[in-house]
Amino acid sequence: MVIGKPPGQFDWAKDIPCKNITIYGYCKHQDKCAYKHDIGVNAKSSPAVSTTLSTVNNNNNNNNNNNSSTTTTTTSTATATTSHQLNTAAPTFIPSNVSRPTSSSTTTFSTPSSSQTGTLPKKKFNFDSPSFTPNVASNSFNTPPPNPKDVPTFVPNSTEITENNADNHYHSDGKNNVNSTPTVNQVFNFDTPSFTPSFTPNNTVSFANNVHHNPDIPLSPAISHTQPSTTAGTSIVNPYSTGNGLPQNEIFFAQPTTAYPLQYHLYAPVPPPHMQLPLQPNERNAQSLFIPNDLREKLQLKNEASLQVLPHSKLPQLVDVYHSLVPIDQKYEKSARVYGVPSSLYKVCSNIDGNLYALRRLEGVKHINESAIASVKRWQNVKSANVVKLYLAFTNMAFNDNSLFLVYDYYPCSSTLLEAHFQPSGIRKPEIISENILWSYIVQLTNALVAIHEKGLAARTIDLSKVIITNKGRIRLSGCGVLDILNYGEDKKLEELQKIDLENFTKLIFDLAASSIPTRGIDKSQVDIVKLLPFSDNFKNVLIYMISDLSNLTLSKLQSIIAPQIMQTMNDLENANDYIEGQLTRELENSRLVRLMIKLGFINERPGFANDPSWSETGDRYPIKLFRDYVFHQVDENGKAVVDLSHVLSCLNKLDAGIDETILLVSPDEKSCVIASYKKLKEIVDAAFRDLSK
Ligand SMILES: Nc1ncnc2c1ncn2[C@@H]1O[C@H](COP(=O)(O)OP(=O)(O)OP(=O)(O)O)[C@@H](O)[C@H]1O
Repeated sequence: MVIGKPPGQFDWAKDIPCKNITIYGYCKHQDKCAYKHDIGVNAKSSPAVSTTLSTVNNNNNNNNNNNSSTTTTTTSTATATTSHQLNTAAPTFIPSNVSRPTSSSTTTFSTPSSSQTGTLPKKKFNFDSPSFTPNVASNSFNTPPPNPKDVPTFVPNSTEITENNADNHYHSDGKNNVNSTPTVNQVFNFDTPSFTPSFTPNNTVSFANNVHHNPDIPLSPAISHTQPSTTAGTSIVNPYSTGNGLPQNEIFFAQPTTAYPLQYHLYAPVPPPHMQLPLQPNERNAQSLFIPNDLREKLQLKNEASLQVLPHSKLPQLVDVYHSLVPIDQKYEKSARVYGVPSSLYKVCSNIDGNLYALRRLEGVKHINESAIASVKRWQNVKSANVVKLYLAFTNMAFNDNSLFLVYDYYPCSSTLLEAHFQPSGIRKPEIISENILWSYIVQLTNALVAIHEKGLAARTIDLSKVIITNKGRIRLSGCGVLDILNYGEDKKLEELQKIDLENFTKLIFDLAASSIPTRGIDKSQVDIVKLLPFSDNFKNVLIYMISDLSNLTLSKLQSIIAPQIMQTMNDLENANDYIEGQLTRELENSRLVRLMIKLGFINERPGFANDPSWSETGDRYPIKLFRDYVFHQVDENGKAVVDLSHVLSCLNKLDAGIDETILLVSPDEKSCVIASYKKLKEIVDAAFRDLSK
């Protein structure tokens, strides 16, 4: 704009139409601006500007649609000519004959007919004005909204799975599942090293723009994992050779692998509190948009543990239908202390459903009774949040001996109470026991025992090494059912066994509580030791009651004594649940945005499109290019890249939602601009992707 200059100096500009009029429909400096403002109604009267309106005539719907949502305006600042025709030097629309998947979505481009251009009303491209209604007679990109049936789901090529039909075998309790990611034989392979999202946002993001407060448009973070997800899911040809008892081409559920260790440096650590920038109430930093680092790290470690494989291990390739054995016990010791025979535990992948399980092996077990094995069926009815589910038991010679195997739910990265509270591991010290933790353990173990006893069973393995911590403060009884098989037929009554459960339970709580003080060398009774504990009288009284009245102790009595603590534990669990749900909500849209970005990645900058007219400045795909620039390549007035995470998230969310909001997309050279609605952009992106995946 040339403003307030002495007459004569800017005469050269008087025939050049003002860009403000072209773009916004008005020029607020019209009085002073030297450029031409009487641009006229149509292109004929504005020879210096060739305004080419891209129009799309729908083959199926040739009547003009006034709901234009994309208008391409190509402005040419070429020297003025006196031609009263459309400027032939200006870029013209090349009819795009790109075929569409369905006739309903077929679109062709044509230049506006002279009658159309002759009757074009004066354009009012005031984008900010609420009355903005792109009012060309024939709309750009006025393809009808695609039939929902035609909208392709994002399906990786050449796979047997689609997102919709992939078997999703989720364990009801949210434990690891291996059934929904692409596998090695898929073209679109997340396991490839190239799939390592490394976006590490740590800029402060200002929320000055009110779009971020639109509750309809969830602001969603985009990336959360360094690792591929934990799942397999398609059947693939057995990668193992024969020798496992199965024919070579036996179909397998592949065990996903982690060829690459976790890369923590892909994420910027949260700065220490004294280095954090103070934020205004309307501001957010990148950390607040994503899953908290500690939670993310914990989940990633679990994923990593789930994905771990031992490629050259000497373990059997297959034990019954379970393959990819990885020993879980870090100590690699086989102790016979609890079961009387050496036992070991392996993470395995099932060939039946692709899920991960914990397979317990008991060595050298001879003469297993069929009905003993069948007895574990009753354990399948025990449904408790504090008992590791037992699925089945079987004997197998895969280890070249008579071993008994039991299949349990797998909880990655769990540790036993013994490991957590008594045994240091590496730099980790044993966790100091507190009264709150003890109450929580009492409540959870009571819950486990109630569920087991109700089904006419006894836990029989309440031991510090057989209670596992699967999450912070969450414990589960593991290893149940083994002694039911090994000691099958012994003449102990159920009541007796259940009584022993209560004794072991009391002993376990006492051992944990006593670990809070040095008891070595103290020659005192259990009750005396309890009195020395640094806990409340309430806790000590309950523990003394359990110890001294063991013969009369029942679960229902215990439940009534610890009722207030049950409420407290329930409250804590609800809070934990709320927290996790909050995080889940925050991350909810992640996969949606990742898919969208992948789609855009597929579409944008394909070398094969270099000479494709539909990607040229007048092509129907051009807005995608401009949109990419609008989202990712913005620069400030000094030409410096604008790295604004909230802008990116907001734009991608709007695109994915396909809302009606319009945006002005300007090419980097500022010669072309497009006013497009997100809705229309979404259609164009979908169409481009559809063409690509045909
Ligand atoms: N269902 C499970 N899922 C995942 N990990 C488990 C499961 N059950 C136990 N673990 C883990 O496996 C490891 C070995 O467990 P195991 O029951 O063999 O105990 P242990 O410490 O080896 O005791 P012992 O050998 O004396 O019986 C422990 O770290 C435990 O946390």
